[in-house]
Amino acid sequence: MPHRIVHMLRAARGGGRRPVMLAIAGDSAAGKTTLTRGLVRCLGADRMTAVCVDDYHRYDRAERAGKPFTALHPDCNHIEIMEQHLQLLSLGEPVLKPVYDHSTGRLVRPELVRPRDFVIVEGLLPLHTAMARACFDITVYLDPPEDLRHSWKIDRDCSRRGYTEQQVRAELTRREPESAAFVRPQRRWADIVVRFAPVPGRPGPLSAELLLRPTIDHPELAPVIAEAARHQRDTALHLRLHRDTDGRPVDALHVHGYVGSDESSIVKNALWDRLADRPGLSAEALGKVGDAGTSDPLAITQLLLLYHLLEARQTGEVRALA
Ligand SMILES: Nc1ncnc2c1ncn2[C@@H]1O[C@H](COP(=O)(O)OP(=O)(O)O)[C@@H](O)[C@H]1O
Ligand SMILES: O=C(COP(=O)(O)O)[C@H](O)[C@H](O)COP(=O)(O)O
Repeated sequence: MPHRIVHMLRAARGGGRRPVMLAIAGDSAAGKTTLTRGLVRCLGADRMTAVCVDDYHRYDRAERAGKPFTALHPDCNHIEIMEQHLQLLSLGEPVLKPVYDHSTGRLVRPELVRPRDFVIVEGLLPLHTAMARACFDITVYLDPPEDLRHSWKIDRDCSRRGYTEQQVRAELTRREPESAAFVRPQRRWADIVVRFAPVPGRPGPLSAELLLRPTIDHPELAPVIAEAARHQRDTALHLRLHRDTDGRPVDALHVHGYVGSDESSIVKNALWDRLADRPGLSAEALGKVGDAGTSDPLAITQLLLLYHLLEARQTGEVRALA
C-alpha cells in the first residue's frame, strides 16, 4: 500500500527533519482561510507554510463553465499531483506548486514552496484519498450550517471574486451533489470537527462546537473549564459527551458566542500556558475575522490547534494510520 510507505518514510525521517502537517478541509466559504490566517500570523510566516489545494484545479474558471462537473469534483482537480506534492512537503522537500488566482479565475505561474517547520494544507479535498491523509499529523474539518456557509459565500464571492448573488446561488445548487459525494465525506477523517454557528434563540456572535475525536491526544480541558465556571454564573463554556455520527461517544467542547471576556481569558490563558514553545508567538492575530471583527470561539479553536501543532513538533511522533 503506497500510503503505508509514505507513513514509514515520515516516521524514519524523525520529528526535527520533517514538518508538522495540518489539514483543514471544508466546503467553499466554510472558514478555512480565516482559521488558517490567524495560525500563520501567530506562529509567523518564517515557521509556517500555508498551501491551498484548490491551486490543483485542472481547469480555469472559463474552461470549467463548459464541463459537466464543478470545482468540487476530483476529476476537476489534479488529485494525483496534489498527492505527490503532499508527500514531498510532508518529508520536508520543496515543490513547484500550481497557482489558481481566485480574483480572476485563472491558472497563473507556478510557485516554489519550501515547507517550514509547520505546513497547513487547506482546501476542498485535502483528505479525499488515503495517500493524502497519510501525509498529515492533525486533521480538521470545518462544518458550519449550510445556510450560514451559503451567506458567507454570497458575501465573499460577490465582494471579492466578481460574482453576482444570482450566480453564486445557482452555483451552490449545481454543486450540492458533489459537496455530498466528495467534500462532506471528509468529515469522517477529521481529528477535530469545528462548527461555527449561531446560538438558537440568542442573536449575537457565533458559537463554536468542537468535536474532539480520540484519534489524537487532546489537552485535559475539564479543569480549565471548571476554573472558568467558578468566575461566571451563566457559564458559556462546556465540555460534553456527544454521540458521533457513527454512534461512538466523543468529547464536544462548546464555546458560546456570548462568552464573557473574563471567562474566555481564563481558558485562553490556560491554553496559551500549555503551548509547548511560546517564545516568538504572537497572540494578537488570534480570533480575527476579516479586518475588523474578533471572535473568542475562533481564538480558542486556533489555540487548540496551536497546542496540537507544537506538541506534534515536540514529540516528533507520526500518528497511527486510520
Ligand atoms: N469563524 C468565523 N466567524 C465569522 N465569520 C466567518 C468565520 N469564518 C469565516 N467567516 C466568514 O466567511 C467568509 C468565508 O470564509 P473563508 O475563510 O474565506 O472561507 P474558505 O477559505 O473556507 O472558502 C469570510 O469572508 C468571513 O466573512
Ligand atoms: O469552491 C471553491 C474553493 O475556494 P474557497 O474554498 O476559497 O471558496 C472555489 O469556488 C473554486 O476554487 C473555484 O474558484 P472560483 O469560484 O474563484 O473560480
